[in-house]
Amino acid sequence: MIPLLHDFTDETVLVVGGGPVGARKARTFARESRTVVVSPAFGEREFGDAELVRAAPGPGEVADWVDRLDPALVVAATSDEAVNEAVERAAREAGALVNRADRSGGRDAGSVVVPATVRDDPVVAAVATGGAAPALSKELRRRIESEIDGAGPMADLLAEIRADLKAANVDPTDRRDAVRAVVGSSAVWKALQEGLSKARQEADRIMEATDD
Ligand SMILES: C[C@@]1(CC(=O)O)C2=NC(=C\c3[nH]c(c(CCC(=O)O)c3CC(=O)O)Cc3[nH]c(c(CC(=O)O)c3CCC(=O)O)/C=C3\N/C(=C\2)[C@@H](CCC(=O)O)[C@]3(C)CC(=O)O)/[C@H]1CCC(=O)O
Ligand SMILES: NC(=O)c1ccc[n+]([C@@H]2O[C@H](COP(=O)([O-])OP(=O)(O)OC[C@H]3O[C@@H](n4cnc5c(N)ncnc54)[C@H](O)[C@@H]3O)[C@@H](O)[C@H]2O)c1
Repeated sequence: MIPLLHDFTDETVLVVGGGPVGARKARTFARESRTVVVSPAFGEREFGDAELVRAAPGPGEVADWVDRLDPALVVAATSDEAVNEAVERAAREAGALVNRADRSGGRDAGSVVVPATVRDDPVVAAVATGGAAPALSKELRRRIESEIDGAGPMADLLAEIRADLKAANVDPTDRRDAVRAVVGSSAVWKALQEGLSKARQEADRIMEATDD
């Protein structure tokens, strides 16, 4: 399986099933999409900004919900296999992506897996195990959390530098060398802790040195 990234901004995600797994998926997708959770019960769980709708569609009724909400992705997270099957069928018929939370192993096109995710926007890292060991994905996600910490501001700094170098018509090879020097500099990473402008000063110093 090959990880791809998908922007759900301005899209709808439908989660069928409001147990711990449905709640976790709802929190994930509600970050950037309109997320609707359909379930007869929700317990005392945290669903982020998702909209909660109390209903228990049977296998024959799931397609109505998909047609009504027109989601880009449907998550099948009920404890009822027949309902989860119907969710997958309805999603496919509507041309939506589907995430079966009750399945591991190989998948047909359009059937996607939700990986364990670490983010420091706009940077994101994802871990998956081909469905073999989700607990391992979770453990590795915890371990790489500290590696990713601070990468977001570094991405912002590099984006600014790339744009400036492009605007100044610096040729691609020199641009690449400059960006590589900045991202590899521990002084720049350290300066980022004091803010973007301090880091930019340090980056400019490094780039002048690589110029020679
Ligand atoms: C990463 C994460 C993302 C998320 O869900 O947000 C995620 N599972 C997480 C946790 C977790 N899941 C399970 C446990 C219990 C321990 C264990 O079994 O390992 C724990 C750990 C815990 O709860 O501590 C049990 C489980 N999971 C699946 C099944 C069904 C099956 O295997 O048939 C069963 C058995 C149910 C049963 O036995 O009845 C299926 C899937 N779970 C996936 C993702 C996809 C594969 C990802 C990969 O390739 O690794 C996949 C295929 C589909 C999908 O859901 O997209 C999230 C960690 C988030 C984080 O903390 O960062
Ligand atoms: N992907 C994962 O990480 C993961 C982890 C554990 C379990 N699972 C699988 O995902 C499924 C859900 O896990 P869980 O722990 O949240 O289960 P759960 O049994 O605690 O919750 C299931 C939820 O589905 C709701 N539901 C039942 N029938 C419904 C219907 N017709 N329409 C809408 N909602 C309905 C229930 O009210 C409940 O809120 C399990 O069956 C298991 O196979 C996946």
